[in-house]
Amino acid sequence: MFDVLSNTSQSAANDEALFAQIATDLQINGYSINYGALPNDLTASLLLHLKHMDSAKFEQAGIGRDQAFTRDDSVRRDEICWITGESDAGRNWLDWMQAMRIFLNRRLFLGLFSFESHFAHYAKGDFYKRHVDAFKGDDNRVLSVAVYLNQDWLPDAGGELVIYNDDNDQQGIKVAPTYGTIALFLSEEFPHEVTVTQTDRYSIAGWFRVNTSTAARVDPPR
Ligand SMILES: O=C(O)CCC(=O)C(=O)O
Ligand SMILES: [Fe+2]
Repeated sequence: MFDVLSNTSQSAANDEALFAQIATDLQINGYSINYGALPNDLTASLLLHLKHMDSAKFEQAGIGRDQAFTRDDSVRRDEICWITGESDAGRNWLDWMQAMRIFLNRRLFLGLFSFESHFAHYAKGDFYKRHVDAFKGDDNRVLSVAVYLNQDWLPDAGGELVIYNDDNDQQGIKVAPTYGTIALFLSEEFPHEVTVTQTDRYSIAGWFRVNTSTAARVDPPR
């Protein structure tokens, strides 16, 4: 006896399987790397949207938040555009990440409260030096996400995400930014970098956050 699953329930089942794999990886290792695992229709629509986006919407990326915000092209060279959900592709992405957020909260009790993300473009020669996305006790970014939109990525093109296990690790785990790949890691735990890319590199970087609002200060969206 075979169950005939409709397209939607099949893709919901695929999503659940991926989210479960991510939850298990995070629990065991604190990071999760999934080559080509993003749903095909989602990856395709994000790439199409990116290709048609006005390049003027991209701004040079900075480091730090609020008052500590600076731009320093010796540290990072990418251009970014925040995803607001105005486009269908952006909306579908945020909906999908919302489903992941709810799943991870149920499975791991992480208390993830919100999600923010931006497209990033690294042109030839661009990089992002080794850094952490959140400092212990200082920030409310809990889980970092990177998704890659590069078709036909060549092994010698550089532009790898390197995730280090701790401050002393010099070797790291290398992730090639290939089409549909999704990598996640705990924001406070893993220093990481993007090595110099030899060609245009397109990605989404995102962060799940916990809520740090108080009566005196409302948590800003980013
Ligand atoms: O694009 C990547 O692989 C990671 C980017 C990153 O580390 C960041 O934007 O904080
Ligand atoms: Fe980062």
